[in-house]
Amino acid sequence: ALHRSRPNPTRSLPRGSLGWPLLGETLEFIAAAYSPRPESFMDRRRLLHGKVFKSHIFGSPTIVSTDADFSRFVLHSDARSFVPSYPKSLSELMGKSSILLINGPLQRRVHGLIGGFFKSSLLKSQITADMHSYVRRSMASWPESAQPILIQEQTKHIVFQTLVKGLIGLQPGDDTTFLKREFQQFIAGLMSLPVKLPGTRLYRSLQAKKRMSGLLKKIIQEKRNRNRMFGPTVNDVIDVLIGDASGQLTDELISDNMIDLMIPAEDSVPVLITLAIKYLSDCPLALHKLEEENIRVKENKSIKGEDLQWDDYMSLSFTQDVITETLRLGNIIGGIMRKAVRDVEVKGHFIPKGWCVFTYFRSVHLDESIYDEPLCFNPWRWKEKGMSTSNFTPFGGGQRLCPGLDLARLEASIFLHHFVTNFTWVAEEDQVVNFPTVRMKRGLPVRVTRKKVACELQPYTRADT
Ligand code: HEM
Repeated sequence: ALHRSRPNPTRSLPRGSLGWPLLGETLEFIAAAYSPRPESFMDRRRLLHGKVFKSHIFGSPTIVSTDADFSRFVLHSDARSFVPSYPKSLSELMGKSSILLINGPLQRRVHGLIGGFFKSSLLKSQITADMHSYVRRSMASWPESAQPILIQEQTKHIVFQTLVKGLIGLQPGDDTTFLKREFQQFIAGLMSLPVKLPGTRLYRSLQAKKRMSGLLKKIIQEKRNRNRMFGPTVNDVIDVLIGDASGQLTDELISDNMIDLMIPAEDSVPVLITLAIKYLSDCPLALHKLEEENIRVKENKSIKGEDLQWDDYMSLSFTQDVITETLRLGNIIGGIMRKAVRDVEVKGHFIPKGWCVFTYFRSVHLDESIYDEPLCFNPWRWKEKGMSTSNFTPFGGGQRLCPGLDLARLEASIFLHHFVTNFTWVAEEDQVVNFPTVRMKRGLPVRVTRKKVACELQPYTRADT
């Protein structure tokens, strides 16, 4: 009894300040988040209190982790200890059955089905071919020099088409255009005030989701009918989910999840590509090396009369290093929020039930004791460094590790390949904004010139022969 009544030295909260009543340290956090160095909020507290500290942000007492092992432990714990935590407006919009919110066996089932499909050879060859054609079509319409194109918009358009094809099976056309328009309405409310009355932002977003859901349910019904008549076929994620025999995946759950699945993908992949192009514009040496690698493989392939396949893209080692370095430096998802559903102890720190934990990857990715000159874009550093450590987690980790991570890499590689082999370009001045989401302030305007070598975008004309 004597032993139990003694305060347990390992059960102490991390050091830190909870700030003002109600507001906590939210204003300081947001001020830093809007600046070019969002991690300055963490840096200051890290110096004072250590890599794991307590704070109070967005209405909740929160333990902020800039410690890779601590974060790893949290992300690898299951729903008995931690569950995802999103701002209220976001959870309203996603609904109760969203993959981003559900826990336990159903989350593992949906995650497994989606992840499995994204790894299948069918998806790989199909999505590579689809993306090729969308990229070519878009690039063929680009104006030369006089008028800049906005990389962020162009990539958004292409990535959305690819996503809708992979998830739902729709070719570009009226339905895709409809979904894109409604999806824009939908995400506009993700960071809004949690008030659902008619006329509010959140209300309009929910209406847009309803309209998307209507179309998706119709598509699901058509697919179910097709399967009944001709037997099951699997071409997209909806096909995978309606093929699940458990009976748990209702039309409602599937259609909602198709929309929620677009949230982590729709914005982050275009931003990844746009940031890569920004960093390459500022680093001619890396651009040159990337061009060389891509021109070489393009020539090899065209001698054989073949297009590049998924595996060809993934084995372009310098291109992959450019993408890895962009993920490290860009921190498209800076961190992940979890909520403790019971008292938990991690690495000697006590986390009370109901508190949030913010695993902040950005501080790890920019830590100078882990990465030399961390603010410098240096794809070469990955030649020796392994990626599979808890010091590199752009796609999260554990149970909810992003199932789209290879797809994101593929899409970035395809765009970069076609971009650098077909064009020279000059990027206009622009800057990275980090809050509420990472993006380029002006959308990265770029003036392009078509290369004068033979390429698929510029077939030989009579004058050439
Ligand atoms: C550069 C691009 C991307 C980045 C940086 C990224 C990042 C992440 C991160 C950090 C998570 C973990 C969230 C958590 O633990 O709560 C996640 C989850 C997820 N991502 Fe991605 N993602 C990207 C692209 C994609 C793509 C292309 C897809 C495919 C459509 C996708 C689908 C998902 C899904 C479904 C989850 C939730 C998994 C679950 O909770 O079980 N992501 N992503």
